[in-house]
Amino acid sequence: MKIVICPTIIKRTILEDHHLKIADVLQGIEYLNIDGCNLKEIDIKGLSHDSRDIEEGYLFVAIKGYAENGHKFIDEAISRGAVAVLGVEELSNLEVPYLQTKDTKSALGVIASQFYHHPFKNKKIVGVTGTNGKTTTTYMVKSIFEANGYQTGIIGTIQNIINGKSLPSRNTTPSAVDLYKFLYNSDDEVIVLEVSSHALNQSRVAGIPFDVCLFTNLEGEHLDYHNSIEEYFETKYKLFKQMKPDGLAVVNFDDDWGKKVHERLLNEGAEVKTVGIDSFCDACVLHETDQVWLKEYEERKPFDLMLPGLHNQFNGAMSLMVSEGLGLDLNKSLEALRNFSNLPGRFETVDFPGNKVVVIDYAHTANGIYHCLKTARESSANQITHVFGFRGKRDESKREMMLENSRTLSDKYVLTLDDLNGVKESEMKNTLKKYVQSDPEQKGRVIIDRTQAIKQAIEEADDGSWIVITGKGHEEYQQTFRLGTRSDFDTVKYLFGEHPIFREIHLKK
Ligand SMILES: CC(=O)N[C@H]1[C@@H](OP(=O)(O)OP(=O)(O)OC[C@H]2O[C@@H](n3ccc(=O)[nH]c3=O)[C@H](O)[C@@H]2O)O[C@H](CO)[C@@H](O)[C@@H]1O[C@H](C)C(=O)N[C@@H](C)C(=O)N[C@H](CCC(=O)O)C(=O)O
Ligand SMILES: Nc1ncnc2c1ncn2[C@@H]1O[C@H](COP(=O)(O)OP(=O)(O)OP(=O)(O)O)[C@@H](O)[C@H]1O
Repeated sequence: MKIVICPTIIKRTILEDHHLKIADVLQGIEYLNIDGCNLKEIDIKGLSHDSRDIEEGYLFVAIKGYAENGHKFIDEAISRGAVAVLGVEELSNLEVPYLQTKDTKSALGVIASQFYHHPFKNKKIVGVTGTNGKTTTTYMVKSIFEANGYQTGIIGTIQNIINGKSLPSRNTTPSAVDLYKFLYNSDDEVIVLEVSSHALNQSRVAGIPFDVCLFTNLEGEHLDYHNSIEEYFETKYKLFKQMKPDGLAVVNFDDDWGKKVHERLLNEGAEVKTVGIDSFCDACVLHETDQVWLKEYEERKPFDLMLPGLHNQFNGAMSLMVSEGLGLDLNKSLEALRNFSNLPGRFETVDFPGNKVVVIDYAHTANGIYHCLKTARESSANQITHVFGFRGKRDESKREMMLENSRTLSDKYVLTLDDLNGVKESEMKNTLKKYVQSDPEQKGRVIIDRTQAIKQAIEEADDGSWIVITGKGHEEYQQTFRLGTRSDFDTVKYLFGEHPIFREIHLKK
């Protein structure tokens, strides 16, 4: 079933003195009114689950989180002006009315939706989930909608773009309150949203009815947070439970978990489009010839993506299936993909003297590293030095496979610091040394300072070699390193020296 997009932009006047009766905001939520207050008399001017964001007249929603118990901050919230508190614990005698419910995480979405007048109503909402490729795919989908004449916003890892304006991003998917606020302030006709598993687990997208849902792929990641890959998958699958009954799903059929999503959705009678390398998929990726075979047209179309690599062809084909499913103009959509230039920290290449090529890429999973290094090889790299590290206090189960892929696809590797997240530098150094020592091929070494590792890797590489730096991509460093630079891009620019000009940094096919 095709989804027709209504091209009318609904302009909303943002009400300066936006406020609602608390009883109206809490509609549909089961709660105990501990103090028996008349909730029809209490106005709320805003809401937050974070005491630090509470202002005069706000409702504070206390959440038991991953690291903290929000109920600890009730007094602070009241002192900042909260006029009521919603929580899960049994509490009494607060200075303001206290309402007790069973689950404040999912209640927050419902409340925010009501407070901001269900701001998704006049928009098409596209959600992208999966381990890798969410950011790239969301930007590709955005460019397709724009090429077809729709004002499109984006909410994701790098930034949020609302009404064409870039706003900083704290998380891949914002909290429910921030998300609804973004939607409320947005005049965009389409919003493309990156949906992380953390967000799905914490009900950050609760209450959003998705018109289109994409599943890019799944591999072992965030298993410090989810107990098993099965649990991680079930969390990701929650996105599809929020898809509208007449919604469209696009699934990577080359991925075993994608096949599972496909099977479940078919059983539920949903419309699903598949992407893969098999000819029976709706979009079949023909990597060798840089084409895509479209089942509906029984025709091969040239892809001509500026972004290199099989993984980006998959991201492109997934985005194209959104266009197909919604009945957008295929030629305009293909053109949008052809013109799509790279994103910060996604296979960004810099040409150095001596025909050396430096790549900065956000790959931080085994599969991401595989695709990144494979792409470098396919782009004529004869010798590859791979510089990377492991994040502290994050899923350790993926490290061995990340190393294995590096060993297989690079000629040598340098292990260095990634974010420590509170792990001692000396402890991480020992961990990295152990990995290097246990390498039977002895292809690796440790240079703990990231900027020094990049410097040495570039200086010591033979002419014509590639130096591939993965893990941090567009992100700023958490630690301070010897060169004093703030990101891999900064470091590479600094090392380039004489001409630290952006035009020296360009994409390679
Ligand atoms: C582990 C995790 O996902 N944490 C996220 C989660 O916080 P939480 O529920 O654990 O909050 P908490 O720190 O335990 O605090 C509990 C409650 O007390 C409140 N509080 C806390 C302190 C205070 O002074 N006052 C106060 O009111 C908090 O606002 C919260 O409501 O909910 C918050 C609001 O949505 C997020 O900002 C926060 O992201 C932290 C910063 C984080 O690092 N998250 C990462 C792991 C994350 O979520 N990443 C995914 C993407 C991963 C990927 O795709 O690679 C993401 O979607 O961003
Ligand atoms: N479809 C894909 N399959 C495998 N790896 C991919 C794919 N797309 C991108 N990658 C790799 O993953 C890295 C991150 O890509 P991207 O930012 O698009 O993914 P993401 O899912 O948004 O990541 P994150 O959730 O960590 O923000 C890229 O730099 C690339 O190395």
